[in-house]
Amino acid sequence: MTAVSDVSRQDLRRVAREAFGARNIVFVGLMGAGKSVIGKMVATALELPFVDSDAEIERVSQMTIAELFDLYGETEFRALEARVIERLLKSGPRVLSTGGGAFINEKSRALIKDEAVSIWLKADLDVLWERVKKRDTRPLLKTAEPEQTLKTLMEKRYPIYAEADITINSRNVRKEVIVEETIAALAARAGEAAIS
Ligand SMILES: Nc1ncnc2c1ncn2[C@@H]1O[C@H](COP(=O)(O)OP(=O)(O)O)[C@@H](O)[C@H]1O
Ligand SMILES: O=C(O)C1=C[C@@H](OP(=O)(O)O)[C@@H](O)[C@H](O)C1
Ligand SMILES: [Mg+2]
Repeated sequence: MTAVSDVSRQDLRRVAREAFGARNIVFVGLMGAGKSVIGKMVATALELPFVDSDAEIERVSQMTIAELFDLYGETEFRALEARVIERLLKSGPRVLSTGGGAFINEKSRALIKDEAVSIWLKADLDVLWERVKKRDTRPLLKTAEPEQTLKTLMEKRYPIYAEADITINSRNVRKEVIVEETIAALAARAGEAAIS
């Protein structure tokens, strides 16, 4: 037997896919918010292609993000990141998870606004810190006080991430819950667009 909630979940997916499947869906937000993981799960649920810009940068450069920062510095990394994001947006549609700094770049932000519906995965500092402290792959956090660094980035960047079309509260609940909330928010936005 099919439960009612399964039917409505399928309906929400259909509405979201029909409204946004022909447009890029872009995840933005700070390190640890869940962009890479949740973006991939949303793409799978909506049966849309997925790419993570950091993974694409690593693929084309044949280097890790940490190696790129070490060898060329942040400025060069940002230039490469902006080029990769432009190419991915223009060759979409797809679900694109960006690295945390991508939406801060003015040109990439303008492109994302033009070419995509953007979703900010917003999380509190303690949630982010618990997640990112487990891995040492993020060069910006190789500082004497990484939690403070994350807090400083949060203060600088949150007003900018707030320009995204949709905000989802990323917290310590099952990832599937965040995925369903994201799809429901996309479907709701599709409904708003249909009315206005
Ligand atoms: N809702 C969640 N519950 C538990 N862990 C999560 C959740 N969302 C993300 N994570 C974990 O947090 C870590 C960072 O996620 P990731 O997708 O790499 O974030 P980002 O790409 O935004 O930096 C990963 O280990 C991921 O599995
Ligand atoms: O916030 C940032 O400036 C960065 C975030 C990272 O991606 P995630 O947000 O996926 O960790 C990665 O692009 C790089 O280390 C820089
Ligand atoms: Mg990521």
